[in-house]
Amino acid sequence: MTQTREDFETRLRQIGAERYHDLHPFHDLLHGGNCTPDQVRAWVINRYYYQHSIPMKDAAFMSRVTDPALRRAWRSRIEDHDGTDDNEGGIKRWLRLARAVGLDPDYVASCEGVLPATKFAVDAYVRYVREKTLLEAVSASLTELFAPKIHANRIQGLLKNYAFADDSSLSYFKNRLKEAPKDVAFGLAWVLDHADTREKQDAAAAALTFKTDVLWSQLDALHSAYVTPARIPPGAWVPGDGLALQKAS
Ligand SMILES: O=C(O)c1cc(C(=O)O)c2c(n1)C(=O)C(=O)c1cc(C(=O)O)[nH]c1-2
Repeated sequence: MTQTREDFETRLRQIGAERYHDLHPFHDLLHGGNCTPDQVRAWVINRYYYQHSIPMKDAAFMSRVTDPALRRAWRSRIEDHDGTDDNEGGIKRWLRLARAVGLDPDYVASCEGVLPATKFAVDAYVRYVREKTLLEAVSASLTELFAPKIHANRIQGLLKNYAFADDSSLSYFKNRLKEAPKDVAFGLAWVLDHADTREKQDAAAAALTFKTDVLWSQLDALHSAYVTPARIPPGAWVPGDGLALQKAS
């Protein structure tokens, strides 16, 4: 039976409550001040791969949308990351964080040293959005419903525990606190409006679950590679590589 709008929204929020990556132990280490500088660097390098793929994912989405009103509502997501004449954009802000933790931003932007499992997970998300229905693609973006809480926790935890953290290095997260709510309000309303059969509701819930897996897998990969006993896969970043100082000398 088709769920009521309210029950369906509760079901989506429950997926976040049970599966969102705020529950991952790597985030406890990071936000609690228990990551070494190299573990923070590994997170910054790998998470950059997610950041830089998001606008490509959104462009893939928009290329399939026939409704100009939906494209119009969606396109600010690309600008939020890539920037505009008067907004430097999320990718540049992330590279500011990279510099603050001692990495060469050009190294980070090269995506060299990104863990294989990070690539597999993130590329799977881009492919998912390219190939599945628009409803599934929008539903997958709804993990952002749960992101403001983790961004606020992260700002607080990093400021408290790490010397590199300040308004400039954390500006990425401060901006997301402003940007994400409008995206997610639109996305949630769109999914609630368009998932008008039980079959579509199930597909939307499965898409959101898939996305929680994409996020969780990235942190599993990071934890396995860089938290003791560290098992860095061949070709992935090794502490000491890609440091800002190496370039200057
Ligand atoms: O730090 C985080 O935990 C986190 C999570 C997510 C998410 O839930 O997918 C996004 C972001 N940040 C983020 O900054 C962002 O721009 C973003 C875009 C999207 C998306 O799927 O379109 N998710 C996320």
